[in-house]
Amino acid sequence: MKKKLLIIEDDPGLQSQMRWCFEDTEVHIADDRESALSLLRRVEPQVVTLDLGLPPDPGGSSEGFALLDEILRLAPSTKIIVVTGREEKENAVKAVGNGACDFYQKPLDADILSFVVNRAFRLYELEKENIELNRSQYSSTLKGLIANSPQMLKICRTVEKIAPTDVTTLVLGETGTGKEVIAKALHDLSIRSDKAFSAINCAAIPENLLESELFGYEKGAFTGANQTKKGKVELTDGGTLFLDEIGDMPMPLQAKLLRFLQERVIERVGGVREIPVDVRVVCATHQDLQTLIANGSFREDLYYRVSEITLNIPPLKEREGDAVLIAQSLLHNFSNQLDRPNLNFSDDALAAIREYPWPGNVREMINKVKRAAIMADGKRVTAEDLELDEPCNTTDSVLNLRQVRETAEKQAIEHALQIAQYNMAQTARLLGVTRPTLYNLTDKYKLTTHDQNTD
Ligand SMILES: Nc1ncnc2c1ncn2[C@@H]1O[C@H](COP(=O)(O)OP(=O)(O)OP(=O)(O)O)[C@@H](O)[C@H]1O
Repeated sequence: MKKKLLIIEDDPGLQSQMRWCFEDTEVHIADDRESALSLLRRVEPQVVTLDLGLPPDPGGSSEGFALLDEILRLAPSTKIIVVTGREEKENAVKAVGNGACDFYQKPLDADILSFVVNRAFRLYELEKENIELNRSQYSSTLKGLIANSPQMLKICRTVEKIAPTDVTTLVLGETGTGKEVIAKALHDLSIRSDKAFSAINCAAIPENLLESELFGYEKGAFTGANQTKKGKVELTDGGTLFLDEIGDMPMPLQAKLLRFLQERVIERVGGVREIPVDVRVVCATHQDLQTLIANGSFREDLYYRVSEITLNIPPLKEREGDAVLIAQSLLHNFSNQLDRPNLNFSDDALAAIREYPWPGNVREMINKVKRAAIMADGKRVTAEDLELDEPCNTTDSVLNLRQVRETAEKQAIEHALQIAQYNMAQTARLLGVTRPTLYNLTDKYKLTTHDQNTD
């Protein structure tokens, strides 16, 4: 680390005396607030010495204190040493109370000053190391994936091993467990990382459009096909294709996917030409493919093709210690995004996070923590802000069975909407009702059918 020191001092004599105290350090000098702030922004010094008596108040300390606040606001990790006159002990103590790391009293003694400044450089370095250490605790080695549980660390190791190969990988896990994050990590750690990564959700695209979305179409293939269009597979040539919700792929298309995986060629809809494509395929589903195979809605031969390696991502509630770790990291990010620095969970919030079953896994946690970060009064996020209450089962406070039934129904729909990210078809499937029934129910309970967090 190149040591950079900013000396804020309006006395030219002291400026040059101080400069000579720091031979192995890059020294910058400012004599008022404006020049100090411009150097702070440009040079980003780790340590600043600040004379409290600056113009336009050289005999007082108001300008020095204002500058102290401003530096800490702009660059909170900077170590500031206030320089005061012999009679200004009170100001020195006040400045440390306001966030300065140390103080130094004139007259100047080169040895003591360099000792104090070097100690501030060391402190800066230690704090930085500490932050790095905390950050590395948050991380698995995979980008975008926070994990420290043995279960997830084992998955990370497997991902690192299989990423450089081209094996077709099946990622299994409940909704919101991070299957797409894993697929992206497989891509990022492979030699394909500089090529495209495309994700396609087989459940979200109507059956009749999925084939042309995947394989493209030739001009004139169907009404409205005014020009030839490449599909996702072709556009991903050289890269990685992530097929999410593979269990929802219609049977006729499963046959085409199988052919592609076996022969590595595609045919556009309405085309006659075979086009070779080099794509690594990663599939995912939250469904039990064995059950789908048993009831005839998923091809067994395709299952074996897509599952050369299978990764089972455990639900969040089964990962030891990860819920709190992820929640803390999310809160840290949201508090920065929302410009509400230093938000922390209260003890009851941490206990609630540990206890809650997280049916919507990390996706649900993102919504809850974001909401809580917005709602929290002051710096503490409480259990109440998180709204993690489980449905209340007591009968003391309910009117009748109809009311119990309706409350449970409403909660189940709200939950399913959140898990399915407000995709109505997926929500209906989760709840085992038809789409019209779901719309009737959301009307009945006046439930919003879109994600308010993304408004
Ligand atoms: N371990 C984790 N650390 C941090 N963020 C995570 C982690 N796991 C998942 N996420 C985040 O949670 C959200 C949901 O993850 P992702 O889309 O990968 O889940 P999924 O299992 O593919 O969900 P679905 O089955 O519903 O498609 C994303 O915003 C993702 O970045």
